[in-house]
Amino acid sequence: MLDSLMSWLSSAEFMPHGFCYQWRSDLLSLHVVSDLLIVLSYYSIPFALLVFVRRRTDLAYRWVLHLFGLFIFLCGTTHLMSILTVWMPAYWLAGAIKVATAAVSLVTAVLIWPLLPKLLALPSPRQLLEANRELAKTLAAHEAVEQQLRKLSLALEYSSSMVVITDIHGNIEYCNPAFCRVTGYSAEELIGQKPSILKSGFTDDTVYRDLWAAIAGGGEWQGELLDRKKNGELYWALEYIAPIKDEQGRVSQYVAVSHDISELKNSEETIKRLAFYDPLTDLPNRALFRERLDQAMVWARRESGPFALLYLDLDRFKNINDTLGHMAGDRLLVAVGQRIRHLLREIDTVARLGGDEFAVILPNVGRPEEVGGVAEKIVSALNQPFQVDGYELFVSGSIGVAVYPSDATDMDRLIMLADSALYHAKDGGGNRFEFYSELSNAVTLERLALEMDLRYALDRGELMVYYQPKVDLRSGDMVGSEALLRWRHPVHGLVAPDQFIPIAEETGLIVAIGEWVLRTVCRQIRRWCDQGRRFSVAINLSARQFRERELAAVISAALADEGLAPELLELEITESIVMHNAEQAAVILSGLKEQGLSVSIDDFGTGYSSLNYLKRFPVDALKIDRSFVRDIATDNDDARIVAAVVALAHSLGLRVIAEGVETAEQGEFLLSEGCDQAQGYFYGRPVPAEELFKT
Ligand SMILES: Nc1nc2c(ncn2[C@@H]2O[C@@H]3COP(=O)(O)O[C@H]4[C@@H](O)[C@H](n5cnc6c(=O)[nH]c(N)nc65)O[C@@H]4COP(=O)(O)O[C@H]3[C@H]2O)c(=O)[nH]1
Repeated sequence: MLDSLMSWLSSAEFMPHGFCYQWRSDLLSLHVVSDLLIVLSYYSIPFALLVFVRRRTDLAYRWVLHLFGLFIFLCGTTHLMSILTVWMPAYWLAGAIKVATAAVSLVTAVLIWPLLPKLLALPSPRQLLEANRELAKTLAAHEAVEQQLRKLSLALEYSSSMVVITDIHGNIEYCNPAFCRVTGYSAEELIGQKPSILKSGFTDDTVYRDLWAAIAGGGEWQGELLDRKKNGELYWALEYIAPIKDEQGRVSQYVAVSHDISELKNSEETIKRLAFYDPLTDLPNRALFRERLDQAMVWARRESGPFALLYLDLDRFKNINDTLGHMAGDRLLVAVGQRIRHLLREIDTVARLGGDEFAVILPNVGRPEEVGGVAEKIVSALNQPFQVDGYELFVSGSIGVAVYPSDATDMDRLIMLADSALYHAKDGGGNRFEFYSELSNAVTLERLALEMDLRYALDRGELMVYYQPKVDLRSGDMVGSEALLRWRHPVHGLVAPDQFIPIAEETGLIVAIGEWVLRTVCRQIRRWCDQGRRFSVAINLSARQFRERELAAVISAALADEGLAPELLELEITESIVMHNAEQAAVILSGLKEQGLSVSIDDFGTGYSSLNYLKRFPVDALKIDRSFVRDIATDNDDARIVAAVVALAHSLGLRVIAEGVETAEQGEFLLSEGCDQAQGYFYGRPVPAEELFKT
């Protein structure tokens, strides 16, 4: 078969134009077979590449291999053509066929080129370049994102905000250093734990319920949690918790950003305390008191249970302030507040309204006996001595009680009624409690009206000074007089000093009124001196005036303005004023004495006098109170007291003046006991200046 093929190939039939090269039949078969094998291997390479290339993902690489495959394919074809030329009758024909084959291959390659991407299911080189550019862009973007992420993670690491990321079950996956710093836990201790590790137990459960309800529904939550650190310390965290969602919109994690707001909370608390609590006693202040009163009214209405309002005021607290100073006064108020607070139930409110004013709300105590019992308890507790600055202070308090709703259903009216009852309790001497009553209200209102009128009395010229003579008991001559204040009220007529001096004292008006009396008296002494009547006039000093720092200066200015010698003015100070703080009184009295003024102790015998102090007081005279003088003729005790006081005063080198002498008998007794001077209706009533010499 092969032999016949070979012979046919070598026949002139097949190769009519002769051999291209030296034909040797043995070689021919060898050449053809080996060339065919080479062509076969040429063609097998592109196909092998096709299979191999499909597995590669790198597009450019695939392209290169495809081109290489194509090249090999063309080489194979060219080689195949060159085998065929063996049988070409002439060289030129063989060359022409080769050129044509190469041209056809080239044209085929050029034609196949644009189709190649489709045939090979590959992007075109342009697309490849485009894709490459896109890839470069993506890489750049990726790099930017990475940079951004690096920055973000740095920001998280250095952030002062606490950041925690948990999985959907709440297991901590990440926490930043700030979180570890504040909580005291290390990241290792926290990862895998639940944030509930920080629960303090003080945050209401409803807060956590709200939190989970919000975030489980894909929403956000913001709020405050009181958490506990590793060392047990509590801290306030302002939390913002939000879900992190994946591409499908499913919640994959939660992120919590929080801040430690403990300091803010503390200052908030401080501000709140300042707004609602009295900084001195730490008791509710007036604002909180009104709020509590409002609440008490709401509860009382709802449960129809009455409650009591107690208004409390310390008796003569001003004296303590004036004598021991404000610091001691403040400490006393703190002690008073504590004492009242300890007496009462948790549900009762004790508030300090200002100064020495306290208020108590007693819910659910409707029966008057019950309320009275509590008020009594407070009054007696205040009677126990207070230890302040090394002093043992004895104070007392007065309480006014009004009951809701029987006395009033309106807050302001209820307060007014309790206040009015308090006035009544004080009016009755203090150290007691009073329930509100119509009567006490009327008295209070009258007193309030008087207080208002007194404020204008000076400006309206309603005040006057009356003078009462003082006589020498031995000669019967007028040796001096006492200036006594009078108020001619436009409606009530002449108002007695006992009625308005305490009001003036309480309101502080006494300072202005006292100065007016001083100047009026000095002017009058000047007038009398000018008329050739030279005698001293005594003026009364109230406690408040006596403690006025400017007292000595005010007196010397008044004397200087009228050109008067100081011995023409005498000062009368009650025994209780000087004895209240004897040490301080001694200093003040010495100052007045140095100015050349004479001082007498008024109402002697009515208070408690320390004879030891009396000896040291630079005073000139003692005035025996009229309560002893009244009965000297009939009451042996009074007679003995007066005799003893006269003897005592003389032994101390003091002058003695008896007050309230109404009869000749009293005058004679006093004279017989050696009393120096006397004053009373028997010798002359207090009268206006121009009438003093008519009697
Ligand atoms: N029953 C009776 N009473 C007599 C008799 N003789 C005088 N009196 C009254 O006894 C009081 C004496 O004044 P006081 O003890 O200093 O007591 C004074 C004094 O403490 C105070 N006071 C009066 N004027 C002033 C003042 O200008 N300043 C201050 N701070 N207190 C004054 O008011 C108090 C009362 O003053 P008045 O009502 O004027 O009462 C005066 C006087 O009118 C008498 O024979 N029988």
